Amino acid sequence: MNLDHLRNEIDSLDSEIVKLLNKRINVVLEIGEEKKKAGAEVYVPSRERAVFEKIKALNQGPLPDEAAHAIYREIMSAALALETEMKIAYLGPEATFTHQAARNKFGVSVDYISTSTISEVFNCVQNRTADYGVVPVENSTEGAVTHTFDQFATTPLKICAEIYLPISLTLLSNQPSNEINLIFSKQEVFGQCRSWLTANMPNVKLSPVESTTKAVQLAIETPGAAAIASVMASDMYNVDVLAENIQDMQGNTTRFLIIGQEYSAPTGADKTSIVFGVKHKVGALYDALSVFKADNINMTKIESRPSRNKAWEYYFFVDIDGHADDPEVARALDELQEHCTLMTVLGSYPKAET
Ligand SMILES: C=C(O[C@@H]1C=C(C(=O)O)C=C[C@H]1O)C(=O)O
Repeated sequence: MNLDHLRNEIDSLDSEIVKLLNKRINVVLEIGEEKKKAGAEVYVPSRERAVFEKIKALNQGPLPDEAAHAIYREIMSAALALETEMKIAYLGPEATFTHQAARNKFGVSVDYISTSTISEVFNCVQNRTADYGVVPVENSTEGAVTHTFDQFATTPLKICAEIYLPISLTLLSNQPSNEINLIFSKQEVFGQCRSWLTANMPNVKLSPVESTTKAVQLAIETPGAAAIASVMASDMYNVDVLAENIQDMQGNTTRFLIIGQEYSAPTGADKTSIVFGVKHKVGALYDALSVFKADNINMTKIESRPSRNKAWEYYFFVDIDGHADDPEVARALDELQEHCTLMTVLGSYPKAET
């Protein structure tokens, strides 16, 4: 029978694939040994990026590129977990969008540590309870996550990668829509689906809680309640989806940063994040920023935060295109230093797709 023949073919392909996967893992483990001898980091975001790009170029279909990416994410995750007890701290609890971002970056095989605050993520990495940390830094609708910026003003840790995660909001409950009279979620999340709620759930009470995961837990135990959270929370807590994609702005995206002990190596498409302070005098910020124009460097972001040292003194957080080791960036940063009371390179890392 033709079906049997085709299934035999699949069996023999699978046997090749599994052999090749293990062969690949053995090479990764050898590389890991070399790195340990040299005292180098096991996880290398710049090399991972090159692997993903190579796979995309090799893939002739019909396998979609997203599927090839997801498969390779897990292949690399499994190898990393075998190489070392890789631990990733993230702003939890489980099933938050930060958890989702962390899993997109590191896969399911590594160990995760859920924390309840952003500063705890930084502490875990600093005291080496975790190898890397994942924190939210900015949402396209809501703006900066100020707690994260404030941590960067003083941390010795480095940004070694970034992730953009489309935020799709989901209404979850095990009770039918017409029985819902109370919705739990984070305050910011209500802000992101205000119009949908007004149109579809006009008489429902909104109750803000500290995380979308907490919202799901409360929705499960409260009669007549639902939660707005991620689809991942629906799987993890076994709650039904009542409505999907209820955010008012399609394209609602959050940017997350991976923090670790070291910068990433240059890839040719990098971003550098810095923090600096300037003297309180006319034109100080203008003079500082003019170094980027002079060296033809594109600035992609600026954020100011109170310094927390002195009233009305500010720190400026700036992202620029390029790597701190690129000659023109290095030159601009040297020049910038001369205009600043303080200047720290927070990290150079592969630029992620938005
Ligand atoms: C194998 C390496 O180490 C890790 C594993 C990778 C992989 O599985 O391809 C890629 C980068 C690193 O995170 C390497 O640096 O080449």
